[in-house]
Formats: sequence, C-alpha cells, structure tokens
Amino acid sequence: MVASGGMIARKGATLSSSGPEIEYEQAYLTTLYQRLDQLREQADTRLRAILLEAGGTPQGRTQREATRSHYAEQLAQFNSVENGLCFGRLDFSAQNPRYIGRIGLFAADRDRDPLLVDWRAAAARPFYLATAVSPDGVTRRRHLRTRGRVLTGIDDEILDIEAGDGTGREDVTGEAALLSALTANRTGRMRDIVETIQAEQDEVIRSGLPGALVVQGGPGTGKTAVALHRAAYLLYTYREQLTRSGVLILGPNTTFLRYISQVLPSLAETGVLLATLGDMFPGVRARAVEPPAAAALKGSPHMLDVLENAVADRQTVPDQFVEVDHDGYPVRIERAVLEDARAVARRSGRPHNVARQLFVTEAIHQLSLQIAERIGADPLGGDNLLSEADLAETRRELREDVDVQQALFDFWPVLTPRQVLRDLLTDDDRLESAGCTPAERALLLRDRDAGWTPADVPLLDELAELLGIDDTLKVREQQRQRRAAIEYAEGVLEIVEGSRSLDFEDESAEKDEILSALDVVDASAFVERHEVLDTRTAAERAATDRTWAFGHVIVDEAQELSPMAWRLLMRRCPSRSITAVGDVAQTSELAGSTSWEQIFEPYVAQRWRLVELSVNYRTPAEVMAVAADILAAIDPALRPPRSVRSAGVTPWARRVPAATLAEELIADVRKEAALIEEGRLGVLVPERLEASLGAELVAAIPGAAVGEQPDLLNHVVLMTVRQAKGLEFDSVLVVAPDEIVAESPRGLSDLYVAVTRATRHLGVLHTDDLPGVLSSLA
Ligand SMILES: Nc1ncnc2c1ncn2[C@@H]1O[C@H](COP(=O)(O)OP(=O)(O)OP(=O)(O)O)[C@@H](O)[C@H]1O
Repeated sequence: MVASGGMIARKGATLSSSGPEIEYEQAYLTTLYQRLDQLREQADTRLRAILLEAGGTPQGRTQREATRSHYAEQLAQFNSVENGLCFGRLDFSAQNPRYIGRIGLFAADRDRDPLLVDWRAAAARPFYLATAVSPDGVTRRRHLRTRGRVLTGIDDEILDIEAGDGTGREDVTGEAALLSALTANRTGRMRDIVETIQAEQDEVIRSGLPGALVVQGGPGTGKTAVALHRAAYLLYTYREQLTRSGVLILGPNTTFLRYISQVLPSLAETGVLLATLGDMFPGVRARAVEPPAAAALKGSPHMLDVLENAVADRQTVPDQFVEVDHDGYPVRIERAVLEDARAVARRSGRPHNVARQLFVTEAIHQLSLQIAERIGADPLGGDNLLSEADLAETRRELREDVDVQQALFDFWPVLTPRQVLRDLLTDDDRLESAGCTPAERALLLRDRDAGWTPADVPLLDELAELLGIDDTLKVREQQRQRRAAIEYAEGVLEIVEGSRSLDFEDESAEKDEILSALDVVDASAFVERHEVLDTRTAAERAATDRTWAFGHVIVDEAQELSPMAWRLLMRRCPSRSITAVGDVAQTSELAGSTSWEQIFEPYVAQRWRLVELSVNYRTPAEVMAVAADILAAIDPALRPPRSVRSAGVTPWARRVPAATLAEELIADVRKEAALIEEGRLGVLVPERLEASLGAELVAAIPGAAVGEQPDLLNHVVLMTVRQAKGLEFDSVLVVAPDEIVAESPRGLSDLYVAVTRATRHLGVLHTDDLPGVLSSLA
C-alpha cells in the first residue's frame, strides 16, 4: 500500500460496509458496548448510594469520600471512551483474536480472555509493531472504523512476507487508517492517534518511567501526539506511583494547551496538570508580553547573580547607628553590631527569611553585652557583676521588646519573591546595585503596575528559593488559622445552643434531659471533625504548591525554554524522570536552546537518552520541499523529516502592493476558505502587522479569530508565528515572509515553523522581494 516515492496512498483491503465480516464485527462491537453500559450502570448505582450516605466517623467519611471519587472517576472514564471504544483486532496463527480499544474490558465472570485489550497493555503492542517482515505471530491486523456504536468500515492488513508489497518500506503500519486520519479536516482541536501509532512513536510512548528522555523530531513528526500518549501510557503502567505524585505537561502557551486539551480525556486520563511556564508560580498567572530581548535576558543564568545581589541589598545597616527605647533607657544599635550579625547570618548559607533568626539572635547577643557593660560594670574595676542568668534575662527582654524587634527587622526584613522582583524591576538604582549594565537596565526596567510575564516566573521561583520561608512565621500563621477556625466553631456551637429553646417549650426539662452539642463536643474537637477532606487529585494539589515534586514531567517545545526555566522545572522534578520533546531547528525564543546537551548536561551529565522521530505526518511533500530550503539556511547539517504523503497541490506565492495588502489578503482568505470547506485556515503574519491586518480581517470576515488568544475552533484564524507554535491548519497563508525573517535573530526558524503548519495548502503573500529561501516559489 505504498505509492511511488515512498509515500502512502489508499488502496486494497478495505471492506465494504455490508457482508458477513461486517455483521460479525458489528455484533462483537455491540457486545462490548453492552458490557460498557453494564459497568457504567454499576458505577452509577454505587455512586448514588454513596451520595445518599451521611454521618459516620471522620475515618468513615474519608473512606466514603475516596470511594465516591473512585466511582465518579470510573463513570467519567466510561463516558469518555464512548466514541471509538474498540478500533482494532489482531488475528494470530496460534491464538484467539484480540480486540484492541481505549480501555480494557472483561466479561462479568472475568474467567475468559479479556473482551477488549487496553491499547497500553503489552498484549496490544503487536497492533502497533507487527509488520509483514516481523509479524510476531500476527496474521492479520484489522482497523475497525466506527461512528458512534455503528461499524462503518474495516481495513485489513495481511501480514505475511508473500503478501508484502515488495517496496521494502516497513515503517508504516495501518496505512489506510493512517491516511484517513491524516487527510481528515482539522477541527481546531488535536485528536488522539491511538488507532494509528507508528512503530518509532510506540517506542517513545512505552519507554520506562525513570530517566531523562529527549525526543527530537522535525515538524509534524508527532512529538506532541507522542508526548500526550506517553503521559497516558505512564499513568496506566505506573498508576499507583503517578496518581500520588502527578504528571505535569508543560506547553508553550494557553492557546496550545486548549488545542491539545481533548486528547488525554479522550484516552480516559484526566489526572495530568497541563500548564505553561506562566502558570508555574502558584498565585501568579503571568500573561503579560515583553520584548523578546528582555525575556532572553531574564532567562539567562546571569540573572542568578542579579537576584542574589538584589536579596543581599535588602540586608542593610545604618550609616552609623539607630537608637531605640528599651525599658525606659535608650539603646544604641551600632552599625558594627549589625554588620557582625549580618555576616553571621550570611555565612550560615540559609535562605534570607530563615537566616533572619540568626541575624536577630546575634544582634541581641551583642546588645545584651552592651547593656551588661552599662548596668553591670563593677565600680571597683573588677569583672562584670551580671551573672549568665542575668544576661539570659536581658536577652529575653530585648527579644520581646517590640521596638527592638522592629528596628532589627528593618535591617533584615521578611521578604516575598513578588515584592523583591517587583521592587527590582521597577527601580533603576536597585538594578544597578544588583549588577545590571545600563543596556540591561534599559531592557528590564518596567512600570510598577505592569503584569508578570512568563519569563518572570522562573525568577520568582528562584527568589522563593533564595528567600525561603521562616518556619516560625509559618507556624504562627497555622496557629492563627486554627484560632480563627475555633472562633468560627464557637460561633456555630453558640447558634446550635441558642436555637434549642425554640424547639422545646419547657426549657428546664430540656436542660436536664437532653445533651446539648456543647456537652459532647468542644470547639476545637468540632474543628478537627470538620477539617476539610482534601479530595483533590495530585495534579490539582500540585497546581497550588510551588514545591510539589512531580512523578514525571513532559515538556513540549522544550527547545524554547531558557536556562532559568529549566532550573525551575528541575526543582519540580527531583527524580529527573522527564520527557522533553522538541526540535532545535524550530527554536524561536532568544533564550531557547539549539543543543540538547547544553540543556541536560548540567542536570544529568551523560545520563539522558535521545530518540529521533523521522517521519512527518502533517506536512505534505510539496510543502516540505519548500521548508527544506529554509532548513538548509538555518543549518545545512539538519535534514528535514520525510513526508509520509503528498497532497497533490502546489504551494504558491503572490506579490501584492503594500498599500493593498489587506484587501488582497482578504480575497485570498475567502478563496482558500472555500477550497478547504469545513477545514481550518491559518493566516500567519509578522508581529508588526498582527493588529492592523487582524482588524481588517475581522471587519471583512466577522467569524475570523484574532487577538491574544484566538479561538482555534473558528474557520479562519489570524495569528503570529509565535502563537502558531505546535498548531496546524488545513491551509496556511504566510504574509510578508521577509518581515517574519527580519523581526528576530531566529527569524528563519520562525519562517520554517510557519510553512510547516500546513496539512494541505500553502500560500505566501509578499509585498517585497521573496526571501532567498523561498525562491522555489517565485
Ligand atoms: N501515528 C499517527 N497517526 C495519525 N496521525 C498522526 C500520527 N502521528 C502524528 N500524527 C498527526 O500529525 C500531526 C502532527 O503531529 P504533532 O503536532 O504531534 O507533531 P509535532 O512533531 O509536535 O509538530 P511540530 O514540532 O511541528 O509542532 C497531528 O495532526 C497528529 O495528529
């Protein structure tokens, strides 16, 4: 089933939608859905029963809550696999056939072989790996095409050498099903590929949990798809471990996260945290935009020194001294005393807020000696008259003196990451003092009310490490919360108590005979009983906890992360169980990386594994030929991935006058949108033109999506290349490619990304000469 040029084309082995085979498979499918309905009903009945239960001991309620969430999860899982429940069948020379699906199903007695094998189980693996050359006992692989619960078609592959097609191409399995998936219209949401995972992708998906795995692949090689299916595989295989610790998937922006958001739920997996770098500091949603050069500087390791200096600058001393009143006498706190205390606290190497205790202790020690000098001096010139116990008492009094405390805290204040970073980035003097050059200051300085940017997040995280949390403050805060809860409980119990007389006419009889709430429970016990049970998933809890250690971290577009962002991620993943997928030829962030060694060496030395994906499933050969010229200009040593199919449509370029660019573009958008019918059209423009062309497009085509977070479900979407990272469209119109190239030092990579977003058509509109790398379109 391979067309000329090593590409696939649909042929043979597809059965019509009637006949005994279809009837047989339809009957089997119906049995599977009946079993699914049964299980769904069981889970539903149990869930309802639990929801009706009430009361019980705290342990009983915890248990009930766990059971409730188990059945709720099961129900959601059964609902999510309704479409495409079963998609394949394997026939063996010496075993019963095996049906492959989104989840595993057993008959009620569980005695026999499974009715349906989960695609992630080892028993399903030949479905993805068996070829005519190495059939692994498989004689036939059958793809079942369904709509809802109805079988609409069957694609068969007979796996024996004689039946092979003689082209020697053994790297594509399930060609008919694959081709139909690849040529289907895009919908604005990524689909799962569970029915047609290819062998090289399967290897990545099923790699073991430990260690750092880097998946390098050109555009359209399925890196994102593989990353998501790997998450589903790991959750299935290491369920217990990962349910507790959680899996994080980090994507480049929120539009992209929305694009991939349906894939894991369709694979019946929901316990994964999808986030962007901007979400990785709890309490902050960093969405503000800044110049790429500023983001690059914030991402560089130089910021480590800057931040350390910025914290040290907050540990101050007076010019000479400060004086406070203590116990009716003035106490002078000399600069030298504070310098000594600061040196002791800094030498400890503890984070700023934690070392504060040392600073205070040391300063108070010195002050107590000073006081002893004054009040204990022997008039006869002998030793100081104060005993050790007197000194200890003096220290205690100093420590408890609010004025003394306040004076010391002024020189070593409790700091928060946000406060330090905001103060730093809005104050030229602080930036200078922290070691920034004038050029760096010009890049970093911003208004006080400007929002956080994604590049600020690793800096906040770094500061959180440098500052630490003063445990005494934490304990005090916990005590405060508990006191507040008890006060609240007392209020509740008072209400209960107060309302009793309303229910009973004879108050005295009531008081004698009926136990009140306050007789059996006091406020603090009440708080204990009503402490909120934490029933959130690991992913949900991780989202609110900066120090959460994930069981596995998956990074998409990993080449774009800065060194500072990697530091943050590695802190979230102390086990270094990481999958990084990306393409160093597509790096567009200035602080991003063009070398995987550079990223991983500092953290795992040589202990990381590189796997390369070589086949492009998205971009047809005609478009990839255009992209190959751009890639050669980025780095002649890089090879483009091989397209798996051709679209039969030639990419085009058209020169238009700059003055009428918008008009011409709108005409082309109308034409292209009509050609792709239900598909999606992406218009990719330089940053400079985004707002103006966006406004004109929306005025002419009201449904078009533009702006910061365009809705990908729309038929026509206009965006910058940066926004289009990781996305794809049936048709792509690239506008002003020369500007896209000129806008950034990584402009060629941006153009490469732009043209490789197309699944069928590519058109280019230019007002100036075409860049040399697009000369094949001239
Ligand atoms: N085995 C497969 N079966 C069906 N479709 C596939 C398969 N592998 C990849 N695809 C499809 O190819 C397209 C590209 O996949 P994906 O977005 O994961 O590529 P990528 O390597 O992340 O690309 P890029 O680096 O350009 O963002 C998607 O539509 C995906 O569904």
